[in-house]
Amino acid sequence: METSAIPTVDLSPFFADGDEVGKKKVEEIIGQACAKYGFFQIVNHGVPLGLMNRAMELSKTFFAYPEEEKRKSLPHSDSPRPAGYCDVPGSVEDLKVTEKFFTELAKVGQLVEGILNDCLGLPAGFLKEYNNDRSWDVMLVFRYYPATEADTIGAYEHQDVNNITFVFQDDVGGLEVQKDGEWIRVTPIEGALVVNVGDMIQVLSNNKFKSGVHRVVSPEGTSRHSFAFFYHLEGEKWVEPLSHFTKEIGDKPKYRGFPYKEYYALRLGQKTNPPETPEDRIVITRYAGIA
Ligand SMILES: O=C(O)CCC(=O)C(=O)O
Ligand SMILES: [Fe+2]
Repeated sequence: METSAIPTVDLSPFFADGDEVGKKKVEEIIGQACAKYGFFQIVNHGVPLGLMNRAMELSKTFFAYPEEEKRKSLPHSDSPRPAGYCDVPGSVEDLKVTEKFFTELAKVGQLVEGILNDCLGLPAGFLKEYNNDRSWDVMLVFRYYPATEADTIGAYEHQDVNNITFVFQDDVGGLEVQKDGEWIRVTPIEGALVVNVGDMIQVLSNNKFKSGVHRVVSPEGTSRHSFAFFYHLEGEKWVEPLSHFTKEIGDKPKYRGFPYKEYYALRLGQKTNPPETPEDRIVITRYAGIA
């Protein structure tokens, strides 16, 4: 029977000199995972475990503060909703931990983007050059409350708007990926990062790689904590299926082109969670077909 587990890949060949065979093997597994699920997990990705654990501790400490304390970190009342906390209190040391974690995740983003580039058979460094501005990258820190009778979903089914997302989840679990109508659990693994392909890679690759459909199920009896690093494109970037997957191989583009910021703004403007009607959902298929 075919296993439906999301694959876990060891990236150490990318940190060793000359392990070309090891790299090829990794690329094969990742290529298949992106075509099938749009999801995989990575270990030995270069981010020190101590740093990850320290960042998680800081997040848990903040979320455990009394409500009135956390309310001081709410953004201004005219900020778009839903909006989380910002300018969270902490020592200079704490801030350094979070900043370092962000920088390390951006490096993993570049590494994984390079691997996807090669899995897709693009010319060396193509995606790196296309996506050469890191100013839109964002890291969010979440706490999911325990399930109640009325509410069992922490994050409703969606696909990520960006290029590639990296999730660091604690050992509680709850992240699930949809495949052929079934939900597959993404098992927490110590020190691993969950990687998911977002809508932009799906468009650029003309559906060769899938933007993974996922959700977070509320935990039972405890809270779940996670970090999500969104590796974006710069807003002005024009996005359309690359000629490597269209003209050059005689395939029709499955999407018309658009500036990234247009789709991103539409998605940010979608406040209700879940949307009131399925038609209200902004999804990438709104750009499907040729204009
Ligand atoms: O917290 C998680 O595990 C995933 C969060 C997520 O899917 C998102 O923010 O897009
Ligand atoms: Fe997501």
